[in-house]
Amino acid sequence: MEETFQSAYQEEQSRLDAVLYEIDTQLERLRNTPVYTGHDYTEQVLEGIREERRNALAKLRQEPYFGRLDFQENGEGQRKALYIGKIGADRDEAGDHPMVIDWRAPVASLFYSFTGGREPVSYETPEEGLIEGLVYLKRNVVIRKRILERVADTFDRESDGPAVSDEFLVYRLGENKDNRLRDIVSTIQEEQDRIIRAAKNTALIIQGVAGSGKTTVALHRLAFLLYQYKEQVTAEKMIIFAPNRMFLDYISDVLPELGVGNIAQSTFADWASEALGVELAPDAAQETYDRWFERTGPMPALTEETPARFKGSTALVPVIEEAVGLLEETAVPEGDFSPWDGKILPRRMILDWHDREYAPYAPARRKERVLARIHRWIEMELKKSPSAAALKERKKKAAQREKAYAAKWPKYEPAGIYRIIFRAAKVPAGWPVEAPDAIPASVLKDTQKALKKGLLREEDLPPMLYIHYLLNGDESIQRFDHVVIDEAQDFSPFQIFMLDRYVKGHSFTILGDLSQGIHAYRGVHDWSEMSGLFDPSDTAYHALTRSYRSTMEIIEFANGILAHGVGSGLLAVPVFRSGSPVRLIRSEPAATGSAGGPASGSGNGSDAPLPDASPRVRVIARALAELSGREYRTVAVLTRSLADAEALHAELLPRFPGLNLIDGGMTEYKGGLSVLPIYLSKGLEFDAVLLADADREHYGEAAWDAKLLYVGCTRALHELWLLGSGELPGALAAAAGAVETAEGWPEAQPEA
Ligand SMILES: Nc1ncnc2c1ncn2[C@@H]1O[C@H](COP(=O)(O)OP(=O)(O)OP(=O)(O)O)[C@@H](O)[C@H]1O
Repeated sequence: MEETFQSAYQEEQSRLDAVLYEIDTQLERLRNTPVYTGHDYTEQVLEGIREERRNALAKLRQEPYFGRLDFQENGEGQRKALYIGKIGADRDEAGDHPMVIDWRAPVASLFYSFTGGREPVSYETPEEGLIEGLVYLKRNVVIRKRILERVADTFDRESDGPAVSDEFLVYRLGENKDNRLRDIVSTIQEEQDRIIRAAKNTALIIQGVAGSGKTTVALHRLAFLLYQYKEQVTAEKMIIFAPNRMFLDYISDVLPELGVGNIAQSTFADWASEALGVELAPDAAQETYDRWFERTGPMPALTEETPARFKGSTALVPVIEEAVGLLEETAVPEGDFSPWDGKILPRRMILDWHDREYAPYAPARRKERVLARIHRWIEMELKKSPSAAALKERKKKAAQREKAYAAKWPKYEPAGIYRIIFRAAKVPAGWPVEAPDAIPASVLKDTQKALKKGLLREEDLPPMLYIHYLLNGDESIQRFDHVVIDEAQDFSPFQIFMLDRYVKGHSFTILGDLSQGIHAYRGVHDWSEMSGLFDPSDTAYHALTRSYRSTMEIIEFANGILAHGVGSGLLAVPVFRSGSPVRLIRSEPAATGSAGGPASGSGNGSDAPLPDASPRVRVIARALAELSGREYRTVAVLTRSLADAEALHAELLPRFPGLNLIDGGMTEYKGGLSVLPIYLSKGLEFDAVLLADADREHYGEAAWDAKLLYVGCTRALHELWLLGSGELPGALAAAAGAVETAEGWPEAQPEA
């Protein structure tokens, strides 16, 4: 065995030497080629290609490839060793296959889709169709900074070992993470590869358990689409929607690592406000969070008439269409137009232009055209003036009257029309006084109140955007080639309906996890709410069930929360990576209390690290000290609310000066030690998680509370500790194994 390993290592070392030599030679030659700075277009294009190549080779020479697949195509006499890397490269002297194959190339799909077995396998190429053959070897090769670090065979036809093993994947997953999401090209799994390589013009809906790689897969899919559909898509016309700016920062390294730049990344609120030219209040998101997450006591019941749910459904679509239709019907002002006394343009004429000649245009465009037409008519009529003095007089009058006439037309402003629909602004003449019946009274009242205060919420953006779209028409839109929506369970159907108007060919990747639907007051409760927006032939559903983030112990614990607290069947299947048991540490009930509570029972105060803190805080401090003393790069304390996080942060800061407080306004994720509420931890991950206040005072028995706990627990990669006092919430009690007491903890001196 040792011998085989040695020979595999030596074989890869000599191959690596040869490849590095080739890359260095090519790079040196390119660097020695003088850079063209002249004006000849062809030369400029050639220089552009050379520059791209220089950059690619410079990257390649650090880590040329990560995998090898030995494959023999049916009918070919020889098997080929195919080396797969992040970027493809050829030798100077062309061989029968590339020196390094781009991971996105059709043949590279075998590296990911091959799950063992001795049967023939196949892959699809655009030029030659299905290619069949046998896989002989699947090998992972770790090269870092030009040094061969590891060679691991996951399949060898000539050995009696097991089918493809997870050993290399487990090794990779066991590594500590820094404060950024990373690419996974060397270990993409088959179920993920199918999504990455799915055809472009389909609205893909992906339900993936926590840690199943949804975000990562979406980013790899973008890189794949840019490679596969070079002629049809450009990075500038792709966009990723994610929940907040900090999350966008957290994922911002993956695409550049994959050699992809310039893909827009935004939150829906930022994008839609810009498209509409409106501004949400800077604290609009926090206002929503305050209403739903910062309250104490149980969540209010959610119904289809919960304002954000209703406005996010497509129930408003016909209401909006009717309103815009009514506006259009009544657009042409009553009465004829008279530019000066004695001259009349009959309303009949204007109506004819509006209703017939310019009928194909959207209302706002029609209004512009009719008014421009009236202007031209005035100019024609002015030319018929009998004298220079009459011309001057008429011109002046006409200018005034034209302006006044234009002002009588409806203002095609989405925000104004939206207010009218909710009767938060004066209705135009001819409109019913009452608001449309389709709007439930509670939604009407809530929205009127907010709109009258000038408050726009995120849930108001899709309906306003639809008004904008109906007013300005298709031509006003720059369509995306592809749209990715992460954390899509928090998106509303109306958001998707709207975005569908902004994307070519329903080309969507929509990813989410219903079990993490903590924004259920606005998000979807079932994926059919989204798939129902598309023709069945335009949409496809995939499920990702394996979870790669956390250890088996953490996943099983989190599954317990789901099974008992939510009754959900969407349980995760762990990769066989074992770690420490999940710890449930209880301090005595007297220690209960919110952060900042009175210091009671402080015990041996003067020796303790935070002598004035409550036992609760001291237990948390002790746990944090212990976890941060290990080799972890990121440790998070998760709280139920932002208020709790702020108070805890203030109390812990003297002991942990580098501790970050993460609130909703952050745009950058720094890693290290953090305190944050669970609802802001969505999408992030930490080597170790300390979930504070895991008790009945902070978490109720509703499915929503269990989802919140589930989100919190599934943020942990290697270690999960839950601290609290008093009784455990039902979902945790059912999921928990042994419970420890923190007796004596507050007094114990933490390790530095
Ligand atoms: N095939 C893989 N190989 C190695 N690591 C992987 C793989 N797939 C996912 N991961 C890792 O698992 C972790 C979770 O990935 P990601 O954040 O993309 O999952 P997610 O489904 O979006 O999670 P969540 O919904 O819980 O936020 C990341 O650290 C990612 O690097």
